[in-house]
Amino acid sequence: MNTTSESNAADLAVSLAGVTLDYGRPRSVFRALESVDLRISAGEFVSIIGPSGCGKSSLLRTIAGLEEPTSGISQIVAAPAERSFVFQESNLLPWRTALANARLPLELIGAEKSTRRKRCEAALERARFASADFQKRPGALSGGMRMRVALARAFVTEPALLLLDEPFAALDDLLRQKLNDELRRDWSLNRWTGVFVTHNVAEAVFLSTRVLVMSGPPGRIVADVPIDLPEQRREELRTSTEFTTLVRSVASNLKEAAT
Ligand SMILES: Nc1ncnc2c1ncn2[C@@H]1O[C@H](COP(=O)(O)OP(=O)(O)OP(=O)(O)O)[C@@H](O)[C@H]1O
Repeated sequence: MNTTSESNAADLAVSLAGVTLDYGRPRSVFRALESVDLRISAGEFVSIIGPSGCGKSSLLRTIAGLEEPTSGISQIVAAPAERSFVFQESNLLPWRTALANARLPLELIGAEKSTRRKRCEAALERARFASADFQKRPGALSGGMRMRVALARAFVTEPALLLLDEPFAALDDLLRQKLNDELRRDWSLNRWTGVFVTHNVAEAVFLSTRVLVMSGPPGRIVADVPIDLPEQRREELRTSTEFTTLVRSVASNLKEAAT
């Protein structure tokens, strides 16, 4: 047997082969994904970009195991407890403090009570949420702070697979870039496998090891662009020629996908 394919198989985080996804079965069928083949290795950071309604969230939900393909094969190596989801809305429980919101996944998986507080505090710190605000409820937090709590809630179980659906779309540009910097740094340190849906080309390029461009519906992957940029992505990278060249290349693929 070929050793390269053996090690590739061992490193695989997600594999979709010939995946089709239909909604509304069996009466009115709407095809959201068609013939999707995708392999993501453990520790990659993959962004998905494409025109509105092309099927990005449907693909992300399939990768998360939240949608069962109508046909084809999906294989997700991380067990359900090792997967975390972050959405555009922070979806925090308004009656719980930041700390208690971040704790929720630990309660659901029945983690030891004695370690819960320590783990929540560590996750909130990892998401750069100020400790002075741990006891505040979502109503007293800004949009950026609420998103930090949502990130902490995702980090608290130390997931192997982190799925993010336009998490920073509602934030202003400066804060979005700051959270991009922090998320990329966290990925660099902890090497979870990341799958990130966005409409923002610069965000996709800055964060990722690879950008998938989709067209649709039905959703198909039409380009797979490797992002060969330095491991350390500092703010000044955004103005470099190598970065802007990649942004232009992804943008041109996106334009083609939208026509
Ligand atoms: N549960 C569902 N039942 C029926 N149709 C659905 C369902 N979810 C999504 N769709 C349809 O599938 C298509 C793809 O939706 P999806 O949300 O995956 O696209 P998207 O690329 O993420 O969109 P956007 O960029 O606007 O968020 C859309 O036409 C949408 O209306």
